Amino acid sequence: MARVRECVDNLHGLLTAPATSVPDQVAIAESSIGEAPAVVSYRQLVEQVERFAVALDALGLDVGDRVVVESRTSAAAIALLLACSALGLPFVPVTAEVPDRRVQAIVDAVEPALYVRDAGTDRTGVMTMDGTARFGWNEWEVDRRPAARVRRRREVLATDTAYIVFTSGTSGRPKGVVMSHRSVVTFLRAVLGDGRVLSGDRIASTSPLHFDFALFDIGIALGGGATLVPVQRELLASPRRFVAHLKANRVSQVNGVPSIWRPVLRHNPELLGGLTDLRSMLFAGEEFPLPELRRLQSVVPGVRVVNGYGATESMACSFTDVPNPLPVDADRLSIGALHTGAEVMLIGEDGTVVTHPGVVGEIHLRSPALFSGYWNDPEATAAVLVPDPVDSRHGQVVLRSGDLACWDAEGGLYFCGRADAQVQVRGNRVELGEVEGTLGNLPGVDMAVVVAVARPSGDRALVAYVVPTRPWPDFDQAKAVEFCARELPAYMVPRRIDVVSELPLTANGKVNRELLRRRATADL
Ligand SMILES: Nc1ncnc2c1ncn2[C@@H]1O[C@H](COS(=O)(=O)NC(=O)C[C@H](N)c2ccccc2)[C@@H](O)[C@H]1O
Repeated sequence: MARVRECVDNLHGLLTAPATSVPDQVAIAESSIGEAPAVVSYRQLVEQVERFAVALDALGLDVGDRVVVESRTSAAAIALLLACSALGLPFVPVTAEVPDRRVQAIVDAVEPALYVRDAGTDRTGVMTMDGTARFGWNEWEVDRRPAARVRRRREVLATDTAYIVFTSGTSGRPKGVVMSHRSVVTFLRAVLGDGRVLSGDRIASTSPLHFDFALFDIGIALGGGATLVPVQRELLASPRRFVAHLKANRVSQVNGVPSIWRPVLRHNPELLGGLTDLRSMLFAGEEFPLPELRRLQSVVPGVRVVNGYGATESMACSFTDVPNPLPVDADRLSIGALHTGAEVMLIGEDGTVVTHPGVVGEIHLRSPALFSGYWNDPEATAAVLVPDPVDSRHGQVVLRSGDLACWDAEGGLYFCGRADAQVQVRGNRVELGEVEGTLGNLPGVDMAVVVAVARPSGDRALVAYVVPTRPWPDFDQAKAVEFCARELPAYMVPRRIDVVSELPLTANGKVNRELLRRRATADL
């Protein structure tokens, strides 16, 4: 049976194109800690992709059969993902940081034809019903062949699924975001077309492979003929090694969630001044606490800071330059610079388009890069891929983001929290972000997180956790509560305010609000 033909608009085609024009350019510079960087050129990458494609093809899988790939971000993993794309096999990335229970839920949901593990990982707690294999650079070992199947498809089309990334569904059950080749290629082409990546760039990727931020980094680096520099998680915890890694690889751009900067800003901010090749940093995933961002800008004054906003359901949608330095009186960052080819509308509770500055509405994204839907969950899909609120008759759907925002008079767009982060306290609507903003203004506070805890009475109590700029042994909780009482209506004043040296993070590096909610429930 001949191998399937890969059509245009395939992720594999986009990310290996530089091998034609700059074959000897370094595509990926990976180095295990302390060793010299092992570099892989675009030519070498394409050769490895081809070896994996031949090995995968020999297993007789059909277009659409899922392949779960468990690995850290590495040249071998990227080659395997691209080989999957060339054969129309949707990849489902997981990493060692994802607990067995969750990997099992993902495996049970997608029923992969093949589960491939990085030779370095070892996971015994997950049962898979079909093929299993191990891989590395120039390594391929099939432990159990996938069951034989009929191959029906002849071509991989743009509408076929490129990958499925599982995000933590608020309902607790993980939801599989299904992205087609057409959506992810359209998006990456748009971002690359906006000139965000230069071919000489060396882009550090700090997100785990199960998070689409990592796929974004891979996409813009390889799609842009630049060099990807994966940064493993254990490096992020050690400021000296993190900065040394960036310096040794002459990194020009660092991509990551805000929390990647916390340890170095806390312990060794002066080290960042030595990064003479650093030109820009892009953060995404959640708001960057402004006191921290100001400190970051002060230690790397000439570096461009970009606020990347968006959801896995469209990979992302806006990349807004942060004013450098941030004006003293600025208390929010715009997310309003949409990439070319996308547009947002704010929709009010009455379903009409909100355009008036300062009026909050829910972000609805109009874009050709929207996801196909949640894996095997038409109900959850219908809730977010909704008819165009302006005119549903032409059948276009838009992405209902679940994010609240407002415009300013100059076209700036400002995040105003998650729609589901609004809580009722004693019958009053409270926007948790507003309480966090007020606490963030308390001198000496670096960042604040406020959670709502259900009380036996049925009401809710607000509990705040603040991270001080420096250790604050004599923190006076009563004074902090008084500060809030002067700024906020009584029902918005937290019942408790605890100082913590750091906040718990999710596997994607975002603040783990769910865990804080559980801790607050126990504390109250
Ligand atoms: N810059 C922000 N300010 C404020 N809230 C934010 C922001 N970026 C996300 N978010 C929040 O995170 C949600 C999306 O979460 S997510 O689906 O896990 N995706 C991400 O976090 C990363 C996203 N796919 C991405 C990948 C690569 C580049 C840019 C963006 C958004 O709906 C927002 O609520």
